[in-house]
Amino acid sequence: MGIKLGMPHIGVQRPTDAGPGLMDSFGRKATDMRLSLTDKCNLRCTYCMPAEGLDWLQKSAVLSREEIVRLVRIGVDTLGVRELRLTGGEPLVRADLLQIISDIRANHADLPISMTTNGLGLDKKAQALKDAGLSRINVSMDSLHPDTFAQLTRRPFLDRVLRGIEAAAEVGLGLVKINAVLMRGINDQEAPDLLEWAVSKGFELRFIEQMPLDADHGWTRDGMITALEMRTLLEQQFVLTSDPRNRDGAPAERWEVRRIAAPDIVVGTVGIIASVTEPFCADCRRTRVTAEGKIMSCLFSREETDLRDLLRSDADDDAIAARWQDAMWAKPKAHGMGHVGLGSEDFVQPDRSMSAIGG
Ligand SMILES: Nc1nc2c(ncn2[C@@H]2O[C@H](COP(=O)(O)OP(=O)(O)OP(=O)(O)O)[C@@H](O)[C@H]2O)c(=O)[nH]1
Ligand SMILES: C[S@@+](CC[C@H](N)C(=O)[O-])C[C@H]1O[C@@H](n2cnc3c(N)ncnc32)[C@H](O)[C@@H]1O
Ligand code: SF4
Ligand code: SF4
Repeated sequence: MGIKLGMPHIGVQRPTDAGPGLMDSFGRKATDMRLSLTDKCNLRCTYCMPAEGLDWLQKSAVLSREEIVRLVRIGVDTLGVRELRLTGGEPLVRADLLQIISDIRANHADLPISMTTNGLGLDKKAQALKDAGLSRINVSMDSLHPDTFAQLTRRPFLDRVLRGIEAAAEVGLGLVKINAVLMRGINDQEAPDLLEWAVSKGFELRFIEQMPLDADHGWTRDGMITALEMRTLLEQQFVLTSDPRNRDGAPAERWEVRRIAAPDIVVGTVGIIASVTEPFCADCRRTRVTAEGKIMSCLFSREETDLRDLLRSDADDDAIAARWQDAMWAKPKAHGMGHVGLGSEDFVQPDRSMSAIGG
């Protein structure tokens, strides 16, 4: 069955009375399905991809539209999936993206379907994505300075990303969220300006702690910008107070934003995603499917479970659902291990980069 690559929790058998849905042995239930549509990408963000790119999967290795639509149907109808996120790699490079979304939408009228993208080409596709049934979009953009953007992504495409963001907002693709990974000495000092831009445009900006998921293995615990540092940087220009809304399992801790000059007016919300220093694994609700159809129960799992071979055999939906449940039962407690601690002595960085897992 699954490919076993070593690490804790291997051999944890799902008991017969585990119940329905994607339960794990720590009592968490995955209802948020994150599906990678491709491992390919047209940027080379330093915290994710090497400059030369990666060895892309063969087309035949990647799940087809029909296989994806079937897996989502099994997830939603049988296993209690309540929301779907399309990611990658870069999902917009997938030629049949619109058809995938409209097929899923045809099966699931009320399913929230969101997508995380780098925004390249979004200006031309935003309306069609909305028409196909996409509910919401998150766009990654780490800097408003062309040179800094190009340094971080190794491509000079800031203008195109900005056009994509504007188009998403214009066609009404929900509340547009912007993701920015802060990198020391590169874009960290820009944090307040990025927030000023986002609140003035009505976007929800989220600052993300860099995780050890880069193909170059360049991450260090001391080098990354922590959530505490992020808040300190923002407090040069803003007052942040905890957002009273329920976090509801979300990676982002939200803060209400007021300008120091007008402290009575809430001008927006900012999220901080502190996967390293303030982890949220205890309330994790995610199940991941890689572009080639492997279940990763955790972003940092060293264990992967193949569903593609079942999808390409005469296995019925129940057999696929059962293997998916088995994989999720063995989900590690946190950060791919028995405890939280990215960068701790016993932490082992996954072989795959964020782009190859599906961020
Ligand atoms: N540790 C950890 N970090 C995650 C996980 N999922 C997402 N992240 C981080 O959160 C960032 C934002 O993820 P998005 O794809 O925008 O989605 P989201 O924040 O879950 O979604 P919404 O707020 O519902 O739009 C990613 O870039 C990751 O850095 C996860 O399962 N574990
Ligand atoms: C892997 S990308 C895939 C989707 C799309 N290409 C994009 O960039 O939005 C998803 C998210 O992962 C984030 N990401 C990539 N590598 C990361 C890392 N090492 N640490 C934290 N977040 C990372 C990106 O900033 C992006 O917001
Ligand atoms: S973060 Fe997204 S855009 Fe950047 S290299 Fe990774 S997959 Fe591509
Ligand atoms: S590191 Fe693993 S357990 Fe923790 S939130 Fe991410 S996917 Fe969930």
